[in-house]
Amino acid sequence: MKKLIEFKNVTKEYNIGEVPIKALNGVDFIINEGEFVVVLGASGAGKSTILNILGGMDTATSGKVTVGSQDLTGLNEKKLTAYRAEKVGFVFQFYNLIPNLNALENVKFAAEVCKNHLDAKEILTKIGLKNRMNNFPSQLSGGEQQRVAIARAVAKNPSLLLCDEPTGALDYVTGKSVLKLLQDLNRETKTCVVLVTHNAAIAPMADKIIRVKSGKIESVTVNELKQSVEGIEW
Ligand SMILES: Nc1ncnc2c1ncn2[C@@H]1O[C@H](COP(=O)(O)OP(=O)(O)OP(=O)(O)O)[C@@H](O)[C@H]1O
Repeated sequence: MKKLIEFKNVTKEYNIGEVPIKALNGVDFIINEGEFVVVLGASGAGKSTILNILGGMDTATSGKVTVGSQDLTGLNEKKLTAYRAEKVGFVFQFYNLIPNLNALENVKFAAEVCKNHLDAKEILTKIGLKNRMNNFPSQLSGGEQQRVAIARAVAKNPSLLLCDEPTGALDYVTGKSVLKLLQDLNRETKTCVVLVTHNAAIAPMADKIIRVKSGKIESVTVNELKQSVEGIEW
C-alpha cells in the first residue's frame, strides 16, 4: 500500500505561562492511502493536536509531517491555507454550518472554491438528504446537520477527511448511522479518513488504530479483521 501521511518525531509545545506544555512529544506514525484510521486516547492526550497539524490548522514545533508529496512543516502560511482548502475535508463535533444558508448552499459555498469539487446536489442525494436540500440548519436534526457537514467536506473531493469526535453530540443510533456513512464513503471513494475519538469501542471499524497517551504514541495497530459499524455495539 502507498504511504499518504507520515509524522516523524513530531513535537508540539504551547508556551502559555511559565511551564511549556508538550502536547506532542516525539510522535511517529504512517497512514496509507485509502485507510480508515481511528485515533484513540484520553482527554488531553494530544489527539486534536495531531488532527490540527495534519489539517494544516496548526504547525508542529519540530519534526516532519508529510502528506503525499507535500512537506507541511516547510509550507508558508499561504501554501498551508491552499493545502487546507484544496486537500482536506473537516468534520467536527459541532457541525459549524452557516445558519443563513440552506443545506445545498452550505455544501456549495465550501466546495466550489476547490478545483476538483464534486456536485453538491449529487453528494447530498447520496447522503440521504435529497428532500432536505432547501432546509436551513435550524430546520434539521443534529444527525442531518452532521450529514450536511460530511457532504460539505466530501464535496471538496479531498485527499483526506479529518473527523474530530464527529458523533460527540449525537445519540447512539444517529451516531452509529454517521459512522456508517463515513465507513461507506471510505469504502466507495477510497478517501483516507482519520477519525479522532475517545470511544475505544469503535476501533474494530478501522484499518488502523493509533493510540495516543500523554503526547506520545502508545501503539499503532493494523486491524486485519475490520468490521462493519452495524456489527459493533457499545
Ligand atoms: N491552544 C492551546 N494552548 C495551550 N495548550 C493547549 C492548546 N491546545 C491544546 N493544549 C494542550 O495540549 C494537550 C493536548 O490537547 P488536545 O486537545 O490535543 O487533546 P485531546 O486528546 O484532543 O483531548 P480531548 O479528547 O479532551 O479533546 C492538552 O494538555 C491541552 O491542554
